[in-house]
Amino acid sequence: MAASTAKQTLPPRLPPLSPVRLAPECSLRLNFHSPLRRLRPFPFLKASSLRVEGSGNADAVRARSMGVQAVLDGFPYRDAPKEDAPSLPKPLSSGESSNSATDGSRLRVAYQGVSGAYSESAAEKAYPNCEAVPCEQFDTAFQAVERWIVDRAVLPIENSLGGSIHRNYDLLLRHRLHIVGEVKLAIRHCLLANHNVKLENLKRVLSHPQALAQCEHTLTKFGLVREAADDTAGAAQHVAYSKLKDTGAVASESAAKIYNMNILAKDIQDDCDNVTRFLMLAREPIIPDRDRPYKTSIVFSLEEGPGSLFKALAVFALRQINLTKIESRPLRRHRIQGSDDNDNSSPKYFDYLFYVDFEASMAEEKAQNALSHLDEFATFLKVLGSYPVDTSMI
Ligand SMILES: O=C(O)C(=O)C[C@]1(C(=O)O)C=C[C@@H](O)C=C1
Repeated sequence: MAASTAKQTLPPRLPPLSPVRLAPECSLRLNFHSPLRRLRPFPFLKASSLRVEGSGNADAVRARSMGVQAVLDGFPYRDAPKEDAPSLPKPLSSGESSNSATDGSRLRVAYQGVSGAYSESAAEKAYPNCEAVPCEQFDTAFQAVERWIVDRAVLPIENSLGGSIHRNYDLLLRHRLHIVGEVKLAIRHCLLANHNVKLENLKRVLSHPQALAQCEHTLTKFGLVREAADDTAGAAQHVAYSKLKDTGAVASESAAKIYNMNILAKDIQDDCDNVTRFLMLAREPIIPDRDRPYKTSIVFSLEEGPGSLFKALAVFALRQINLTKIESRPLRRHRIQGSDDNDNSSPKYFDYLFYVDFEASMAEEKAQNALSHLDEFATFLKVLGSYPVDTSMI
């Protein structure tokens, strides 16, 4: 395919979405799925035209008695489907990874990047036969699901060489989507260039920072200056469309085909075992089955003190629950003053959120007990989702 043809046929990316102002005729939806109410505290809810506030089942009932049809985790939604307006949304069953939306149409799945990005392949692996919808930013993909523009989002969360994708950890907490699955994808990078451009002509290489990090040794060996792009395929597209002669791109073999580029080197990642784990996100959680292994992702914060993290992790160890991932992120908020007004101790700037994945589902008693235990002393605790483990790469 010629680059100019590819330019015309590629789907447009969703640009960043502006905030929703709730119109009086809009439906609102309350999502009160919570096995343990304190684990998933519902935030203060405000909708300018309806003045609804909600924090639990009683508020859901009150909101409905006020004529509110639906509120999705405290977020006002435009374009909520009319047919399910009278009833509260049902959690998805664990068979939710079916390839069609509830009305039988193809599932629309948001990913960040342009056609040929690894995220597009991950979306297609997670939901075969889906319509993959490109988004400019991770944030847009979250919002597209929240606003019913698409049915799901598939976003990278960690890579076996480059580590965690911190932005998506932060967005998981800022948005109100549920993790309903994970998908692992083998990442095999190529060095792409325009036709008739040789390796010795290249001075620079463009790609996603994660991809550049995964090819650190090879790119150093080639003596190329790295430049960050939004995604790997976007880098290839830029090099192709701008007809650059001194710049290459690190991207997939499929990006080379789509943008009609030459592959100068294959498998340039620093280790042949290069795997990225993606999360599948939906508006509603799934009900876990007992037929296959599940994982649960949670996020919590703790009072500072000796052994506080040790104590938190012990709730899992005591119940023989295996942890598969732990990540800490700064808790972004105003600095925390001492609780006592007369407290002259210095203010705290470094508070953390801990993201933990463990091998059990919220349907299992041991997981419920572990989280009830953690909830006794955690200053914040939220379940992000229980979902089947992707065993495809074991
Ligand atoms: O740039 C892409 O193609 C992406 O899909 C993004 C992304 C990432 O964010 O980690 C996905 C997989 C690879 O690890 C490199 C880049």
